[in-house]
Amino acid sequence: MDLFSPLSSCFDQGESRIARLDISMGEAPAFFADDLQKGFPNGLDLKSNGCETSIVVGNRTYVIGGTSDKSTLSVGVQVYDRSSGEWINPTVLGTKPKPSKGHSAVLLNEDRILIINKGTTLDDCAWFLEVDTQYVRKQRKILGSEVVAWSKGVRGNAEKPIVISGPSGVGKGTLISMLMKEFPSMFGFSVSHTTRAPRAMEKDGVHYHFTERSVMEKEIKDGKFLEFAEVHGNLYGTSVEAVEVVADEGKRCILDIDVQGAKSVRDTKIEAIFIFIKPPSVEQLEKRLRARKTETDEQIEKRLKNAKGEMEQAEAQSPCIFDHILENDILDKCYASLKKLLGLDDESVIAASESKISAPEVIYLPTDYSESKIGDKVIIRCRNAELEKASKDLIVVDVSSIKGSAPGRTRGLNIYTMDSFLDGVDVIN
Ligand SMILES: Nc1nc2c(ncn2[C@@H]2O[C@H](COP(=O)(O)OP(=O)(O)O)[C@@H](O)[C@H]2O)c(=O)[nH]1
Ligand SMILES: Nc1ncnc2c1ncn2[C@@H]1O[C@H](COP(=O)(O)OP(=O)(O)O)[C@@H](O)[C@H]1O
Repeated sequence: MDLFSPLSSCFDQGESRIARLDISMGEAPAFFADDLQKGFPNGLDLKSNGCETSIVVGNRTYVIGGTSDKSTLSVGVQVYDRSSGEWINPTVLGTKPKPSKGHSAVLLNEDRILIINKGTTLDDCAWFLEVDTQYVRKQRKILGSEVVAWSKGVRGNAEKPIVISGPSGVGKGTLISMLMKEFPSMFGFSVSHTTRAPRAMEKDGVHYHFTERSVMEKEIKDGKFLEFAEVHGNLYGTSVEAVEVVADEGKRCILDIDVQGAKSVRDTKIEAIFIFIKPPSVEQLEKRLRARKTETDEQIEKRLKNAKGEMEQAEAQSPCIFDHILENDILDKCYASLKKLLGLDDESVIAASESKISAPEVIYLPTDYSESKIGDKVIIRCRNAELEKASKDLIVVDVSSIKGSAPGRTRGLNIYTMDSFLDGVDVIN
């Protein structure tokens, strides 16, 4: 079921009351038409009738949570451009939030809107609709259309993703397997898409999503990929979903991608650790590739030829793609170095376990509340019925330390409860 689809019935009621607008680029949610012309007077630029929420960003109004398109009941993010007087149906990237009992919206920094979903757990209540972040601007250029992107807010400081690159046969897969075996609850592998044929032991959906070129090219066009590249004659790419699946499991994402892909990810300004694995020599690389027995002689030649270029690019100072270059000579030594730079050597693990912070408390966001934005904090004040149940009547969503953006999750969200009486908080509504 789509986001907010239960709310579309509210829309139908509105439709009978007010004449619908017919607009060339997209159809306006009918009961908003008059309001949009008048503007939104409250301090949050916020107006919600319980069915949809609209919010003004510059000369645009974003209407979130419903659609006038009854045939699809698809999620509504519609944009009203005040300067042209036109409605736009933007391309919506990223995974949308699940349907909830309503929502409200708060504008942050002109580039993203915080959407708070009512009645959900605090772990699922905060989503960001990005309207002008760097990623959105880039996708707008690539897709040649209006773009918005969803990114779920993740509480606490999940660790940065790890990008691992290196020539074919250098040992990337081996090192990643060792890491995931030793720390199964810590790391998750971003399963790439590829047009190459599966090897004997490879499983679809585990090692790769094996796909047809035409299908993948269409999905790339639709903006479903964080990055993609032609490598050794096949198409490879990381879907936005592949990265989000890992973040949703609360794990640190590992990407095994080529140097072009690493450069693309670097260009998106996603915060990640970029590691290049290099062989002790080209002769050793060839030996490993031949011993693996997964490629034909011709494919091995191609991979060795490409290895030279990859190593040159990785070691070039400008642009400097990688934060670390590790030589995989003796496997165990290289693995120990990898763990050390990820803070996973014995000393760091003991230190981390000693200073372990307790897990965040499980709280539900009420359905009846009012919210205010004070600096980097959104204060949610529970209304009467909820107050009787809750010992603490305020929920604070602190966005001061958020990191990252779409594609993928926005980390560093701090959500906690407070008692307004004990803490003497004066909440402005
Ligand atoms: N850009 C990009 N490269 C990828 C992706 N997945 C795998 N690769 C790279 O594609 C290359 C070939 O991978 P593969 O066919 O599995 O062969 P292998 O490296 O010899 O094991 C490697 O350099 C991988 O790092 C991806 O999603 N994006
Ligand atoms: N340090 C090493 N010394 C010798 N062989 C290695 C080493 N690291 C990996 N290998 C072997 O080399 C082959 C290629 O490794 P693999 O992990 O598949 O490389 P990649 O994923 O980079 O293509 C495998 O057969 C693996 O067992």
